[in-house]
Amino acid sequence: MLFLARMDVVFPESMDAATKADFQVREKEYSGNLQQQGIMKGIWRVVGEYANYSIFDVDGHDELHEILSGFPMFAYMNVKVTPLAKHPNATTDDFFGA
Ligand SMILES: O=C(O)CC1=CCC(=O)O1
Repeated sequence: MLFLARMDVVFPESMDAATKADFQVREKEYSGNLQQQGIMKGIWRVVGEYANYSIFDVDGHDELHEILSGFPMFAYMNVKVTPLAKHPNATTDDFFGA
């Protein structure tokens, strides 16, 4: 099952630069592992915002929640999830190799 997630990162004003940098390193590692496993099919920066759109291929809601809540920055992210279904006009159902 494919899901589109938008993640908006909101760090508290009081968070120092070193702590932010540490979150970013750990986030990149967690995200990279998910991408290597083929669970996270892609991630795109929202232009001009500290936010991304990502696509996940998982078995269901519970797996997706577990994955999203495992992101190191989860406590500082607002996440909106959109389930994706096949469009009748799609010329391929294998766009992401899913
Ligand atoms: O958008 C960001 O930089 C935060 C983030 C969430 C998942 C990821 O890889 O980065």
